Amino acid sequence: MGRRKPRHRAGCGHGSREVGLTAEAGAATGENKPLLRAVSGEAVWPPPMWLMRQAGRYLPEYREVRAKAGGFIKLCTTPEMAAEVTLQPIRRYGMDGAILFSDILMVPWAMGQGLRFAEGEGPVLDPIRDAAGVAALELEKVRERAAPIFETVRLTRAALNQHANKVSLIGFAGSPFTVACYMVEGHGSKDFHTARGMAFNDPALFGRLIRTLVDATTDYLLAQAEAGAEALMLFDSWAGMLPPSQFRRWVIEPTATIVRSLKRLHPSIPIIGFPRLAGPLIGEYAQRTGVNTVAMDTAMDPRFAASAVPANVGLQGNLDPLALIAGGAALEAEARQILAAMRGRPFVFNLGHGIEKITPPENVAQLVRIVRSGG
Ligand SMILES: Cc1c2[nH]c(c1CCC(=O)O)Cc1[nH]c(c(CCC(=O)O)c1C)Cc1[nH]c(c(CCC(=O)O)c1C)Cc1[nH]c(c(C)c1CCC(=O)O)C2
Repeated sequence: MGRRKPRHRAGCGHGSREVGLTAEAGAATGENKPLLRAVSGEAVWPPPMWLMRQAGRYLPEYREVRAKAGGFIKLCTTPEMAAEVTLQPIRRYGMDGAILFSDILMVPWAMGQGLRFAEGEGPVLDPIRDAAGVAALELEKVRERAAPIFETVRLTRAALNQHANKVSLIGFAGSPFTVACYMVEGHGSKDFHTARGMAFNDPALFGRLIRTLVDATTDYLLAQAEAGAEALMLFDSWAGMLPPSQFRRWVIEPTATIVRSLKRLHPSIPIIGFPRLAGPLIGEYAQRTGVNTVAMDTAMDPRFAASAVPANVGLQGNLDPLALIAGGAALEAEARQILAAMRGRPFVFNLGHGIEKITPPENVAQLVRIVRSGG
């Protein structure tokens, strides 16, 4: 892997450490895994694929495990169950990537912030609004509290290694800005007024929260890499709400810091960044953060992304989850347009946002057939 990546000189040549290769991983160097090759900057065709939220409520087998777990956090922190649901879409569809089953809000949870997932309401956190709230975050507890999540990574990687050894395990975290939005607001929101207000009213305090998250996220992702994650993804779902000056300060800079630290210790691990709704700033994000692949949201024109993002940086995305719900000819037309725009580039087929609960599972099978045909 390291030899294929001219962009990150530190990772070139011999001596670059391969990540997460335990003794039982054996021959699994990643050299032949289509997804790892594509996210590292190689054009692979037909493109490898996986879907954001591919383990989820649209699958009856997920709902069954979810009901047994008795709560979403319980499911995320019970390694056998979390590994099982991570593997479900691999068994059913033969995806090229398995994404760790967890949530971006497990980092604030691991730092001691109160979190619950209320049925039908989404996440609810005890909001952090002042210096005392930020100071109370227990950065040093993250590894210990998140230990079951790293165990899920270990179990999942071991299970994947027993199969054809073609499926890549993707670890992930939320990016500092998006996670801070939830930590300050205390719940989901259309505009995150309180969080974005804090960034303007008290940038010193917001900056302290962001720095805490940079440290926690780096450590949390390193632990996933050590446990066997082969690629890492940073979700910045709310990045697109920011004006350019704020986007540079709270999205690009913290992401660049995390990427730099990860690359120092694991030069060859590919990193995917998802700056949702970044629009015209996608090129600057690609160049300045150092990520290996940029994930495109549904609003991004793949042809624009192809022109704005350097050719050695991969792209991922960006089918509208609603097209997947529709299925049939509408799905086929949308998927083929994306494939046509991306041919010849390092590319991973995915959605532009998470799969919806009402998606018919057979439409996912139809999409797999379309992508495997190469368009
Ligand atoms: C903002 C955000 C969150 N979580 C995540 C994001 C970033 C991507 C995005 O913008 O969607 C990321 C996430 N959430 C989940 C994953 C697992 C891996 C995957 O399959 O992609 C990942 C990568 C599981 C989940 N995270 C959640 C579920 C649903 C929980 C359940 O089964 O009850 C799943 C499968 C819950 C969650 N978690 C979050 C919200 C707002 C919600 C409620 C919305 C909902 O219920 O769909 C926070």
